[in-house]
Amino acid sequence: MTEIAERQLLYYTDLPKVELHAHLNGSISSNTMKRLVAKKPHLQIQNGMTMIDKGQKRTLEECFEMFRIIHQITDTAEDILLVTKDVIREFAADGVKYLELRSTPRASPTGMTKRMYVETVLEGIRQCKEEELDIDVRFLLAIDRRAGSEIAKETVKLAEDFLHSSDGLVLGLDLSGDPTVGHGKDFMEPLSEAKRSGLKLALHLSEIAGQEEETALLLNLPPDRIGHGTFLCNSSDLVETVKSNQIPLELCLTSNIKGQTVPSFDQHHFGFWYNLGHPSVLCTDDKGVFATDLSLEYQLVASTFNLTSEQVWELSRQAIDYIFAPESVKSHLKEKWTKLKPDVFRHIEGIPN
Ligand SMILES: CC(C)=CCNc1ncnc2c1ncn2[C@@H]1O[C@H](COP(=O)(O)O)[C@@H](O)[C@H]1O
Ligand SMILES: [Zn+2]
Repeated sequence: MTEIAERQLLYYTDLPKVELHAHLNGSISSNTMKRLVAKKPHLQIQNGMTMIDKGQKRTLEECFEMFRIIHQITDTAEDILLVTKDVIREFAADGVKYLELRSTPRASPTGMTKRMYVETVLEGIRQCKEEELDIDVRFLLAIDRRAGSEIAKETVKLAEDFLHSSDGLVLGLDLSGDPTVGHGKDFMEPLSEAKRSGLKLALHLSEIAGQEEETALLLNLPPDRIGHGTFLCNSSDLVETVKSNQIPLELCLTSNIKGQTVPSFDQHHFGFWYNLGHPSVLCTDDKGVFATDLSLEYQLVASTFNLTSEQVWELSRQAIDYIFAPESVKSHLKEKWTKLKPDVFRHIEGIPN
């Protein structure tokens, strides 16, 4: 690597970042995965079954099959604790200062209940706090659309309980899972109830084409943030609604390329929304499965869309406005960004943009 490339890399790693769209079980690094797999030889897991390497792509169906396999590997409370702590440490090492993790509460035959699952993730977050890592971590409970409305109602109840008993760690809900399964209308009632209780909503919307009706319905809630929104641009009505409500988008480039919902980086909808000046946040989605990290996502966006270092800085700083934690946390993060700026820019001093 040339000296300039090395200094640019340091700029992206040291760039303070906010990560708002990270699924816990999709974020397990290959290092952690190796340790887990070694404990479960009977599953006969190979590398390619849990991760999509550089240059490779999979169908959406194949990606969701990977999550089924990963869930077999993380089926005890002990695994969930280990995974939570490793994922947090890795985000911290990548310069993430504020992280909203999300995960689907999962019961397993090993005796773990959904409540225990959530408690274990929160315990992992608390243990990391004691390590004094420079990262503020919060949690969103995920509703899996494949599991239907009854389970969704249970998840909302669980989230409501934790909203009041987790010292501000639990902030809201995510709606995710295979977008080809189920219909958004089944989730309107539980999601409306969640909103009334004060839970924030981050919903995967229009991740695949042809979901205009479902998206229009869910936008009536309205959600506090949108995951992907890949095919929103196909409908001027949807774009208008998202714009007029100023709903921030969580954009995950590598995920969309490797999952083949977007054909190439330069055709990613980041360009469309960025040109509109619409609130957008770069995220990883599943850094383990897609073999990426947030620094790399920023670098990819900068090189694909020709952003200057100052524009990259603004992109990461503006993300603070879209976090679910209260205003006091936002002010604190903004101060941190201001303090760090000279040191981060020192890496690229004298390098033309
Ligand atoms: C297939 C593909 C391109 C994936 C990226 N886009 C996604 N779209 C919808 N749900 C997702 C996606 N990535 C992860 N998830 C959800 O997150 C779960 C894994 O994390 P966890 O067990 O909730 O901790 C998956 O089972 C799925 O419900
Ligand atoms: Zn996602």
